[in-house]
Amino acid sequence: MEEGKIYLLVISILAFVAYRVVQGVYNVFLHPLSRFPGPRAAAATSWWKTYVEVVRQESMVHVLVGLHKVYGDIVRVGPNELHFANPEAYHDIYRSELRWDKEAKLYESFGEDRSSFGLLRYGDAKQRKEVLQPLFSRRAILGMQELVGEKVDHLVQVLVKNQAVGKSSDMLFALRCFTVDMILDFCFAKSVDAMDEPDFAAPIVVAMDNSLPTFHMFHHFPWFRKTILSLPPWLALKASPETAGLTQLQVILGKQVKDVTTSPSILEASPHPTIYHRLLDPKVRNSNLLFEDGALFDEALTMLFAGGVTVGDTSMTGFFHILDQPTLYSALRSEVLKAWPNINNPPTLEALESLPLLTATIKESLRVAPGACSPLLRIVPPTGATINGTFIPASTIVGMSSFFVHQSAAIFSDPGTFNPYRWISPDSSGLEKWLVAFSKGPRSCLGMNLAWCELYLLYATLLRRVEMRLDGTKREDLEWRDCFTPFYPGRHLRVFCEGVEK
Ligand code: HEM
Repeated sequence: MEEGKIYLLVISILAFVAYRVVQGVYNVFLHPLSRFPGPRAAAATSWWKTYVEVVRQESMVHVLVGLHKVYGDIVRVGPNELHFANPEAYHDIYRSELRWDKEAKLYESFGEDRSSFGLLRYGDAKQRKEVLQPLFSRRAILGMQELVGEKVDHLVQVLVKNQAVGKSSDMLFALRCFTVDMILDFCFAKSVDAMDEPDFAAPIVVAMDNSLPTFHMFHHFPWFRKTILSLPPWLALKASPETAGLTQLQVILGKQVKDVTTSPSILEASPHPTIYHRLLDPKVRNSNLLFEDGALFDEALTMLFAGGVTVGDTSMTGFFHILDQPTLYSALRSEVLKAWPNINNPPTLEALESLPLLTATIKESLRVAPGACSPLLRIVPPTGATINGTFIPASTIVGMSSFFVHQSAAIFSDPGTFNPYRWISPDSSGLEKWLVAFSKGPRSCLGMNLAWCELYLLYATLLRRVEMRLDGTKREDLEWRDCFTPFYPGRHLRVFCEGVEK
């Protein structure tokens, strides 16, 4: 290289470094958020988060717990970002009358920009959710009980088959296989029969699990995400083996979408309405400008993660704690047996909903399971906002992880203990407000009714039709890392499942 060019290059690099230093100094001392406490490095640059999540591979929710202990209820976790710890703040951010946008960098990392979950603006998401809402209404879900029941029965058959050859079952993957089969049926009236794969290691479930830690790379390096997602699968697999999970998922799901869009007659044969009936309805498509190419795929991917991982993880957490407490397990089995005396005649969802201990146990599972554990980031509107009694300037990125509400000792005494009875004790009124697993406000969970239905039928059936015993799983095995939803790097929950005859 010529001397002049080298000189120019050095000057450019120095100018860039100087610019970054000046920007960092501005961020720390002069930025509108400079009065909020937090680590200096986080105030100076957004690379602090990248360092924590990508280089150190730490779990941000757990890091936030430590930071709030040091800095108090409001912590500055980025040049323009605040995290809150006081449970009251949750309702200040996720209130139903607020119309705040989702934060672009976080939500674009999922590669689901054109889905009900990924659309950033309230108005766009509302339009999409209105299309899908009829399928998720309480009435629609009551009509889906039979389908959910069939899937749960199938799960029981496989669990018992494993036991017949002396094997325990991997319940994390078993329950995710159940929800994946359920969601794909609900979307496409078609199943990949994940539950029938040996050891529940269905390619789609393994791919989803492998793709969870990839989330941080996609979040912090958008150019990397764009490159990988634009490559043909064979090249993406070669170029980035660590994101192979997501590439495989794209292929599997892409095939499902292609099958149903090229042969919509698949849907005609469906015994129940599906998400694709709604999305492919010409009336809906013609009146809805948001249906660009790719929206169908994005929506399917959303349903798979939003509906598959969450229900699976919640029930896995719940069953670990139930089996870890023999007295609770036996009380639950007695309650379900009373409501379900004839094994061949299962009760309806409505009947199960009236069982106090079962209901309390599902609530406690939703509280204790990490769920969508990351702070759900929102942008403060131009008027600014008051959160936790403090004025927050316009355009600030704000968020709060549900973990801080669910683990608050001021609300839930002894929060680290799985105790369903807290939901039915005389002083439990008022606790409901603090169950925020499905979030609150206009961007709260679309699939909540379906999730409750799946959880009721799953819990009741496993309690009634199976006798379960832990295969050596310890509490430490359930340690998780915040990858928006939890990633479980340890040994999965394993359970022996003996079939009950009558
Ligand atoms: C225990 C199970 C579930 C939990 C804990 C859960 C939790 C959540 C949470 C916290 C959000 C808000 C995310 C955000 O603000 O970015 C959300 C949104 C969403 N959930 Fe769920 N969910 C569950 C089950 C389901 C199911 C079964 C489906 C559908 C198949 C579903 C579909 C959605 C969709 C489409 C959104 C996006 C809504 C929006 O952005 O406006 N979820 N869920």
